[in-house]
Amino acid sequence: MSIRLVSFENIGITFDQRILLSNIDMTIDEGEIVTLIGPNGSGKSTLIRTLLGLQAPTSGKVIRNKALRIGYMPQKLHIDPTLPLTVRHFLALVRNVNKRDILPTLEKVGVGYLLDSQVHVLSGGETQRVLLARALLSRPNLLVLDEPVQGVDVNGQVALYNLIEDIRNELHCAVLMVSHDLHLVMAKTDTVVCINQHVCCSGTPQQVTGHPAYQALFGIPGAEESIAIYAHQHDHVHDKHGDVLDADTSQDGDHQDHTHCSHH
Ligand SMILES: Nc1ncnc2c1ncn2[C@@H]1O[C@H](COP(=O)(O)OP(=O)(O)OP(=O)(O)O)[C@@H](O)[C@H]1O
Repeated sequence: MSIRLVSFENIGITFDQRILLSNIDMTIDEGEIVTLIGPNGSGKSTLIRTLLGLQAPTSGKVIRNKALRIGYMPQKLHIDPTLPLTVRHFLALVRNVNKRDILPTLEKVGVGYLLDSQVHVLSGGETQRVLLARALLSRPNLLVLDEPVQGVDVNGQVALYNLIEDIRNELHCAVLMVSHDLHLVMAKTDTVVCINQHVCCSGTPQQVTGHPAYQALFGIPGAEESIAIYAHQHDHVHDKHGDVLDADTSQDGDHQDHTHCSHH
């Protein structure tokens, strides 16, 4: 049986009385690839920040295995473009890094040739691979990737997802990633969790793509409009704080979700 690395238990996050996340239950097991999907502003990055300990939940808790080692790849690299910094020196900043690992790790992600390049001249795809190398240098058993294929063309995206799967197979680490590229990522994922402030549906890619909540958010797979639709359409009821209620317990001020409900 696989070892549980992380459990999110009933996570809720509220800012200034605005509910960003509610009742999030989710687990990540050793070696598992979990993909978080959801519309813009649905709380994906907030959930990741909670896992990283950068955001305290308002309610619920995150249970981390004592052996958990996270390698985090952020959405973007924020480095002052006027600052001279080579990839080698950038990666040498990783805490407790063994400098001898830097070149082999860059080679593992296919960009060994960038060792002495300046970080600010890298292409989108090269930047993502260097960030992936940085995440791997902390020898993680959980890789956390926030939109890993951002700024990468379609061929590059397929290559990057293949690489992530190869890394999982080689290192047996779990992967939690945020993605908007549903069609490409589906084949590389064990579990998909679709969130829109709460968990709309979760399961294998096949289970999730067949789920009405997924289809309402992203369209029916294979349909022409399947990527473009981000309107939220399902039939549950929220109270005025955003919590989901049974239809028969709703009161004044609650609202019925409908097409284009953005949960704001
Ligand atoms: N520290 C904060 N204070 C107040 N609101 C916040 C804070 N962090 C995030 N939010 C809000 O929470 C909501 C969810 O943001 P989040 O970045 O988690 O969404 P996301 O699903 O990752 O979106 P995207 O796909 O656009 O990256 C947004 O409306 C955002 O403005």
